[in-house]
Amino acid sequence: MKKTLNLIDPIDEWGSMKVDTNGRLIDISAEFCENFSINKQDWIGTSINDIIQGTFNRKRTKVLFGVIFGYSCLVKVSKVNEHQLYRVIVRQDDIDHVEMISFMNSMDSSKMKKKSSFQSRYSFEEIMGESPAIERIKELSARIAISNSTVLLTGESGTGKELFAQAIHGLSSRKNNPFVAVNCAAIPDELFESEVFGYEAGAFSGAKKEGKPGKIELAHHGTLFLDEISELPYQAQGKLLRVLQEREVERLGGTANKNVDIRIIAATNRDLKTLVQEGKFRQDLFYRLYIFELKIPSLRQRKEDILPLAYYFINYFNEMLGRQVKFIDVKLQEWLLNYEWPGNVRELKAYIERGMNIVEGDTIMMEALYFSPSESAPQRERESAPLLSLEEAVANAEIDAIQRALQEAKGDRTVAAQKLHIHVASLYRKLSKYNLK
Ligand SMILES: Nc1ncnc2c1ncn2[C@@H]1O[C@H](COP(=O)(O)OP(=O)(O)OP(=O)(O)O)[C@@H](O)[C@H]1O
Repeated sequence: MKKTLNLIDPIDEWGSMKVDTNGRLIDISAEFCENFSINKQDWIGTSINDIIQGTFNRKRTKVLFGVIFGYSCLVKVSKVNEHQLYRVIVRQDDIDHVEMISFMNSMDSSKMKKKSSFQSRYSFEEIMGESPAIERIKELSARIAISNSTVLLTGESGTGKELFAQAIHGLSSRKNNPFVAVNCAAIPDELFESEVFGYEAGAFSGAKKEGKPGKIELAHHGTLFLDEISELPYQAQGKLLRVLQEREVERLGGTANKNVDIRIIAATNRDLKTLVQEGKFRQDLFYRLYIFELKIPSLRQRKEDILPLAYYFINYFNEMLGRQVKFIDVKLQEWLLNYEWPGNVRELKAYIERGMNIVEGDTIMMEALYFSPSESAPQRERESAPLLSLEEAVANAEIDAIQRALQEAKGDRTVAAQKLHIHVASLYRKLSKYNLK
């Protein structure tokens, strides 16, 4: 049976290895020995390079994809004092290859934001693109980075707003403190306050005995990135305003306020001004956020970045998948340049990833980007199916469409929402309504 990947907190269930400064194994956990059927004593002193085989560049990453004793694994590397700990977080017999690659990709970039607290991973050098439009935004962002002001990043979904948020944090004086990202669309309304503001012991039934700090407290001395701020529940908007004004936070069920030193970077792909006019977003909060607006241009507004970005992702997946693609076929280049890219850079990356999984040779062609008919959702047998109530029929149609969009988007919910022409928050609601993964 496939395991559900919990991107928020991957579980360390395959065991770990401790490595010294020379890359030699000094300890292996009992779970690791058991799961990989090895005898600890036989392997102590061995080089980690002989244990993990793969093409991934180990120096540059904290998450590796490699083969360990015949199993494809994802391994998380962290520093423990002067040693390094290699934790096997996913093993391929649990999930399929493509899912593993997507998982790896998500650990590596945007979805990493769902981890509670970590340092930023991107600098401006890693934001690809040399079009005047993107260069201008990079310059402005770098200037804003050194101040402590609130920043509002606007732009269509997939344009790189989170990348900019991380780069701004990385250039600020807070860079050695946490960058905590909250996707306001992804947290159900009823959990929002406890997740973001934290709670005290016994605040509600099911609460942890010792209480829990919220994301705001976790971002103390660092940056709090509020992605999809337009989806912030109305009640939470008032509480957030108080945090911004007073720089203090009150946990749910708490009586005392705690001082917090945070910088807020918010992002949205919706027009907040319109939401204010419609009474869906508080005007006072809007003005608190609307201090520096950075508008990230869509990909179709900077077509000169399309091919450099495509090659950048080809190199990325060459390294990850052990491919040696060097060229983009002329027909495909034309198509890439003429496509509208509603999902922007994220969509381009997903297309290239798709192609790189099936490409043969050194040139990626048009065909590699198409879905084969066998992959589309199976057709319902109309005649033999019993007549359903309209409500059931609509639900079935929605489920089919969502599953298909998720399949085409390879599990990326934002891209799937774009394909369905709905907001990602509605997609999350429907996923929860139909109990879909
Ligand atoms: N200029 C860029 N250079 C390299 N990678 C990029 C660039 N822009 C975006 N990406 C990649 O595209 C994907 C989407 O970027 P990101 O999550 O920052 O977009 P976003 O605008 O925050 O999207 P959303 O509004 O849906 O949250 C990520 O995988 C990111 O690494």
